[in-house]
Amino acid sequence: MITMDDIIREGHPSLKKVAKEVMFPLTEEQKQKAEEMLQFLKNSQDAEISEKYQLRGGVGLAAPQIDWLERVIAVHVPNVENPDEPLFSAVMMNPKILSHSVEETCLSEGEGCLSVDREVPGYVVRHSRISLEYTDLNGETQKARLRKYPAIVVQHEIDHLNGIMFYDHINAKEPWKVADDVNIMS
Ligand SMILES: CNC(=O)c1cccc(C)c1Nc1nc(N2CCN(c3ccccc3Cl)CC2)nc(N2CSC[C@H]2C(=O)NC)n1
Ligand code: NI
Repeated sequence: MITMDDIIREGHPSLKKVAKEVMFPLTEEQKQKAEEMLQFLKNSQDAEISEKYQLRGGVGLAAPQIDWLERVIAVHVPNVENPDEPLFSAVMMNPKILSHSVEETCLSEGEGCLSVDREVPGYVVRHSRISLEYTDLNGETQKARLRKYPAIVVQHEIDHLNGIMFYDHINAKEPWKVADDVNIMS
């Protein structure tokens, strides 16, 4: 299983690299690592397991964060009302944003990252809605249209595939200043 020891932190060069396209068919090892990434997120959101293994809570993880430089991300966004039925859950290979809204959004509390062991304050402005294409674990091409939290998480994780950290988007001079048409999400 993936634990915090497997997650590389700021300063590790792999976090700045561009990950390579995944080739199909997947090897057993690639499939297993991708599934472990999703399982890590579920474990990190489980009170008992996260306590037992000291896992930090996350809703997204990108392969470069476990020093695997291929274009794979896992997203598991829980539905607070009903934890058994997640808002959005997927393992994406070669995710590609096909189009996005002009409208932008950001989390009112800023963003965190499992590879960043410090608070970096400030709004991270992202597209409010995205249409994306990716290949799933069975090698099938999938399309998804996302908005709000799931859209933010997927953009954060795709950034990791391109060596971009969330704080690269923060306005250094005025971290909590945004244009008035940006939708601040609480
Ligand atoms: C600096 N202020 C902040 O971080 C911040 C501060 C307050 C609120 C938010 C909303 C903030 N922001 C933020 N909070 C999260 N979580 C909230 C806690 N949660 C979680 C934790 C434990 C169990 C189950 C769960 Cl569900 C896991 C997810 N996650 C992300 N991001 C940015 S996109 C990828 C995603 C990610 O998984 N990061 C590790 N940002
Ligand atoms: Ni991150």
